[in-house]
Amino acid sequence: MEGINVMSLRASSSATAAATHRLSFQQSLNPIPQKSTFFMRNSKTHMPNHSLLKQLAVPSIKSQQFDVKDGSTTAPETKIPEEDVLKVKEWEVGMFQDEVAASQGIKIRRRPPTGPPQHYVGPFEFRLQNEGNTPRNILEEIIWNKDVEIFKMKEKKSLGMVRKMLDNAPPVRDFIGALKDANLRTGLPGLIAEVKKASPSRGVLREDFDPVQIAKAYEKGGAACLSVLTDEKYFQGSFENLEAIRSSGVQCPLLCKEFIIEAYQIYYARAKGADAILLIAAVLPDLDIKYMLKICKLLGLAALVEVHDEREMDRVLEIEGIQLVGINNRDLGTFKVDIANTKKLLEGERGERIRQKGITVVGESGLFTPADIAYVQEAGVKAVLVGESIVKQNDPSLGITQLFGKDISS
Ligand SMILES: O=C(O)c1ccccc1NCC(=O)[C@H](O)[C@H](O)COP(=O)(O)O
Repeated sequence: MEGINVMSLRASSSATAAATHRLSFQQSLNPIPQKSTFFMRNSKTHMPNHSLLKQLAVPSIKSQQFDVKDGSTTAPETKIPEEDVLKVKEWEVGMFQDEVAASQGIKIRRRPPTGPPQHYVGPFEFRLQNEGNTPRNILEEIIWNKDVEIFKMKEKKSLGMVRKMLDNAPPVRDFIGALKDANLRTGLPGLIAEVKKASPSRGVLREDFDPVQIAKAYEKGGAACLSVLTDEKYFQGSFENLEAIRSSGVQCPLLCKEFIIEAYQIYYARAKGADAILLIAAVLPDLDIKYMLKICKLLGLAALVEVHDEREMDRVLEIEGIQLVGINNRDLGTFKVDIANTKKLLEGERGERIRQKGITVVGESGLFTPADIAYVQEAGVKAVLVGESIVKQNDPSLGITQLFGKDISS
């Protein structure tokens, strides 16, 4: 068996991760047994070789600390068989990320969807659907798919290429400033109007979906900012929609509504004309949020940091530099929407800290009537993010007037 150098693999870890994906993601979704030496058991013990995995993982993790020059490391070389290197990667990515996340109460697992092997036939192991490789909820499913999607995006355009695209990106617009201005002008929460064709909870919201036409109608109706879904698989959105709206003459600052798990996506969003991005606390550990906030600052982007519950809000309030926090009223496990969630998270000491820090709070999801808007405004929000109730209207501009109970366009 030809050996592979672990140190050089560290320098191109996404390639290894992708190889792992290709081998095991498909197998995990497909209950048909696969013949593969990748899952061969230790021939003496007839057990999966976990101790070997752990031994091998140590130098691999340590190698992250060595200098990387021009894509190659200067660390001493260790030859490890190819099949073991892939196993190490699977173990390392899965265990490390999920343990850090779990310690912060994050239930979304970021590991590639492989799960433990279940069945042994002769010398082979093969994967059937099990707790480890089945997403626990829709958000987890979206994130697992996003991982694969990002790998494919990078195959087409490297980070270096995307960073070059930034030279031609349109100038950044002030997303938070636009929300504050609208709030001062109307005395109502500034509106982030969502350009969304479909969603996992509601299916297709609008068959005759023309993103630019809808964006123009939102702007005419008084939206301060727009949120553009770019996820294709679950929301039927696209980066083309974002780009088209940006170059259509619409002046509202744009939020790229994407499930961000890698810095690459932030650069990509900016290159396609985004002025703000979404960071979901249910998915991202604190260190990732801090790191991504730095990238946003570098690129001049606003970050909408989204929380669903008290624990996520408390985590976010410990992070310096957050200016915009979204409270999502949709439970992504059950899809149940309850706007009382916004009130609950803004009550008491938390609300006080948010005010002291000067954070602008956005109420998200399930807002349909002037009474809903009044309710979340009373709770303390200065902005709202609204999709379904306005995108479904024949005239989305009129939809905004109906939502607020008055014309907010001037
Ligand atoms: O809406 C969903 O089904 C959904 C599922 C999984 C992750 C996110 C999801 N929604 C994203 C949103 O947060 C909403 O699009 C946004 O808050 C607007 O909500 P609404 O006004 O209720 O359309």
